Amino acid sequence: MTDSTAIIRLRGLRLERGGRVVLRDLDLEIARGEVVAVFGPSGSGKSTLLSALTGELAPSAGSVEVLDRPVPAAGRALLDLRKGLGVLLQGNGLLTDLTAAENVALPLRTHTDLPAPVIARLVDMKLHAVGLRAAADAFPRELSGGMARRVALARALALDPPLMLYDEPLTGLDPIACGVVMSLVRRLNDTLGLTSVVVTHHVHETLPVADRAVVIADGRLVFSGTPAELQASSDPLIRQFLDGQPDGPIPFDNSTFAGAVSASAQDAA
Ligand SMILES: Nc1ncnc2c1ncn2[C@@H]1O[C@H](COP(=O)(O)OP(=O)(O)OP(=O)(O)O)[C@@H](O)[C@H]1O
Repeated sequence: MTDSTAIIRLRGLRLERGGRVVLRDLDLEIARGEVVAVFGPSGSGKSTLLSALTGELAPSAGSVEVLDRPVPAAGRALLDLRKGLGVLLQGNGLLTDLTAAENVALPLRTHTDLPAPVIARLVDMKLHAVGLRAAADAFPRELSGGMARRVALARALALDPPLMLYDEPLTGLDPIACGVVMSLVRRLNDTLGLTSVVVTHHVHETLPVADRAVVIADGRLVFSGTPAELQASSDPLIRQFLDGQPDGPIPFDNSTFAGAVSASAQDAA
């Protein structure tokens, strides 16, 4: 269920990487409770957008508010904000010499003073939430790709963050595991009262569980609407992306993206 108060507010956002403008003039609000899918061609700036939400990348113009406050540039305030963010990055980032349970316990051991039995109980609950209680003592190498991704998800949930950020959560998974992970994303969002932002190329696996889709291309936000509206769009840029056509408004070589012009060239324009 969504509530209309925004948990993420981006206004006039401009993000640069290596002196090039990746995204510009971006206005976007994400309401509490939403599952929002962020699509866009490779190199369009999806991960860069997530970096602005986590405070890894400061905007060169505009503002980023997350969890009711501007994202701090650094220091204690930024660390505090990050405790409210559950982040599942590309790949699992699981430590190979720790068991599934020890991986999930890691953020609790690092960021809380909770006694060991309480941590053990919380870890058990998080593994239960992703359907992997039985795998608590398994090492990452003993898990399938989908199971490892779910352990990483349990770890991202360890500190009960209200906002989950997923960067390509389905990379490398087979179609069945993709379905399992995406339905888990939706179920956890609803049962734990979260908000979820899912950056992905997997349009067809993600749309069924999303409340809203946004598309970035050409250095800007080109679409925001329901999955049904996205699929009904006749915008040539959206169609090219959805239908995977090699020819169209999105250049095959993304280094020629209008959004990736040099910052100084854009300022001069
Ligand atoms: N650390 C960096 N330094 C310089 N340029 C970067 C850096 N990270 C990303 N870029 C550039 O910024 C642009 C956006 O990259 P980003 O990774 O955000 O795109 P993406 O949409 O997430 O791509 P993909 O779908 O392939 O993961 C690309 O042109 C990329 O080459």
